[in-house]
Amino acid sequence: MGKIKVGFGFDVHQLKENHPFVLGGVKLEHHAGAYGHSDADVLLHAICDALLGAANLRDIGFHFSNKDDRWKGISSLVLLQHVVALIKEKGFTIGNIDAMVCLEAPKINPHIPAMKTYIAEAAAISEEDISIKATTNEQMGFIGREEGVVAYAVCLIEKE
Ligand SMILES: Nc1ccn([C@@H]2O[C@H](COP(=O)(O)O)[C@@H](O)[C@H]2O)c(=O)n1
Ligand SMILES: C[C@@]1(CO)OP(=O)(O)OP(=O)(O)OC[C@H]1O
Repeated sequence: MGKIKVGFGFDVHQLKENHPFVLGGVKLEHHAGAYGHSDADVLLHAICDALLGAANLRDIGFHFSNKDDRWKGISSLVLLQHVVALIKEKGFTIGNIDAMVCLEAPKINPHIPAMKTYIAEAAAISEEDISIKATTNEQMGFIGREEGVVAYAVCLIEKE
């Protein structure tokens, strides 16, 4: 029997007025957006950390420092491609990814099919193996006040 590993990832970014909002590779139309060193795609960062964690390969900031200009403003789809290459070097393939976005607004349900398409392409896996879900924080805390966005992800990776 092959080896199966589970991974978990979490990320959080501030929301700032009149800032682009990229989530799951999709540019959302919204009055505010996630702020960071890269494109601040909180969903992709959580997925990257889940994959890296499953392969025992440290975390996203270890591989892509926020002090390094190479990653400034970079699309996190590119970071995901790098991460997938790293776990492949260790002989792993992705089983599935399940993710949760905690965001007060906007509603992301209409954009989930496009997010799955982008992630599937970047990770070279089937859309069937990617699940994305969303919840508001019921108007409580920093998420509820629309000051920030959070994402969690788990994944399975496997090798023969
Ligand atoms: N940013 C979000 C948040 C939620 N959704 C969808 O709405 C459903 C209801 O959310 P509650 O937090 O009020 O339970 C949720 O299950 C999601 O399907 C969304 O699309 N975008
Ligand atoms: C992705 C990186 C690198 O550009 O920057 P941010 O966009 O700020 O994202 P974060 O989730 O804080 O972690 C990793 C970073 O080093």
